[in-house]
Amino acid sequence: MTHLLVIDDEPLILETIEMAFPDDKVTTCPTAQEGVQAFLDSSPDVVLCDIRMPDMSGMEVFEKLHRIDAKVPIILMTGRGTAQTAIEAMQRGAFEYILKPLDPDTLIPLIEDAAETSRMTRVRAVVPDASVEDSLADSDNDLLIGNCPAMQEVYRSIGRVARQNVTALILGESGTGKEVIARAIYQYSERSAGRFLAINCAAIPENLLESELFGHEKGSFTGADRKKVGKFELCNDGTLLLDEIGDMTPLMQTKILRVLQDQTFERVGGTETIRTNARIIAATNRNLEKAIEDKEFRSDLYYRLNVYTIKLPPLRERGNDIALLANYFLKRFAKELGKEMTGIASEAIEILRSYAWPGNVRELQSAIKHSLLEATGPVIVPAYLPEGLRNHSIQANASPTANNAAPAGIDFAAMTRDRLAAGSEDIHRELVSIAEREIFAEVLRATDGNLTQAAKRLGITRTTLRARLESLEMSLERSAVINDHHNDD
Ligand SMILES: Nc1ncnc2c1ncn2[C@@H]1O[C@H](COP(=O)(O)OP(=O)(O)OP(=O)(O)O)[C@@H](O)[C@H]1O
Repeated sequence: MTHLLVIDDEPLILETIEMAFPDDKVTTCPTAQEGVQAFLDSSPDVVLCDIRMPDMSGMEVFEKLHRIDAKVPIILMTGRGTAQTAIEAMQRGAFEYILKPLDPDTLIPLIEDAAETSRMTRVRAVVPDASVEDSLADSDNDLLIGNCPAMQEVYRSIGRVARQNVTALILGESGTGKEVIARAIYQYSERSAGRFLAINCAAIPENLLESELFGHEKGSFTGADRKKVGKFELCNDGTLLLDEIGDMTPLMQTKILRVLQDQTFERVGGTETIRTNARIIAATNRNLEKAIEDKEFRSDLYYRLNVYTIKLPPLRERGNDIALLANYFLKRFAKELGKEMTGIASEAIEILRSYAWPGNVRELQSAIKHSLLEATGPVIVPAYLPEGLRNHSIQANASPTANNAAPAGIDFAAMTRDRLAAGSEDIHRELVSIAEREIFAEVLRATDGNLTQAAKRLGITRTTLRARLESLEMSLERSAVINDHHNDD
């Protein structure tokens, strides 16, 4: 639930907004004075403020609120005549402006975007230093759970990179926690009092993305009925997360490269060169080296982004962290839903541990939520887990028969259904890579990690095997590497 503070002297506007957000908390104030007081008293997530108020100018209200807490996104409501003031306010840190009369189709996504930005900026992503129970009890933070060596390395990397003002690249499959790690980098950095904005580069068509990032001048294209300040300009001195950067078009890649090289850009349709010193954090679930080979990603952009890279391991490679995360989500959701839960049965944990988690931590999170809603008792037992997970377990435990070759440890049909239900649009890559991982791991185990032998048994060349292992980011066991080197000698 978002807490929205609306400051406007027009009762109709206050009512309209209250009605547009029935599921959220909306505080309304008819004067600027009351608005400032409510801001101090109730720390809202997002503020909507009229630019023309009888007791104080909108710009004054904005500056007061911004001085009190610069992290709360402030959206100014303006008529056409006062749009220029709103643009100036944006250059000083306002989140956006919206023209009156308010159009719900513009207002609702804008508030959702602002609420998400508010959450990302204000909710800290922290590694708990006390027990999870203690940390959960007294904080609104997002805890980073996981002790496996790969995650410990991730925490060390956050510590190392946060305070250096360099670009960071976060790699990891979908749902491994890239956004939450980006937030941690921002929050531990010297820019933590400044802005943090995020944009999903895959979710928006190229021309809109260009406007979102660089802004545009009024009249620069059909529909550009007003000037827009882009995220690079808004994030001057702040931090900008470019999510799914691997899916950017060649034109956008070229434009981003220029910003990284000389910190300048022009608004779409503009001639003025604008400087930005936004710190860029980029994230992607794509294998960028492979994308470069396939001529889909610029190598010069990759080298610019790759100054400091953090690799997030897939959940299936985090061992006991799966149980830690499952228990953490159980406690968190139980607290949220006011449900008394004591734990997860060891049989259910076994199922969670043997599943391949193509949707990673996000999928685990929804599996636990599902189980909690299904549960009629205080302990999560296998019957409460989602069907896909249970099927997988049945398959894994079924005994092989003579005619029926040993069933795979993973039930691909169930997993495909799960991914369909989860709305994934990357099912082929997700599932084929899981199959490949299993196959390679088994064959490498059987051949003591000897790449030449493994390639022979797989019926592929050693070069292909090596390339596939690299592209799957499968770490070769130490013995495998040693064997491999022996072979190369
Ligand atoms: N180590 C962790 N501890 C606790 N929660 C986590 C952890 N990693 C991820 N999460 C949670 O899992 C969910 C998915 O994480 P996030 O959105 O950061 O993944 P992502 O890699 O950015 O996903 P995508 O590639 O789909 O954008 C979030 O709710 C996040 O808070």
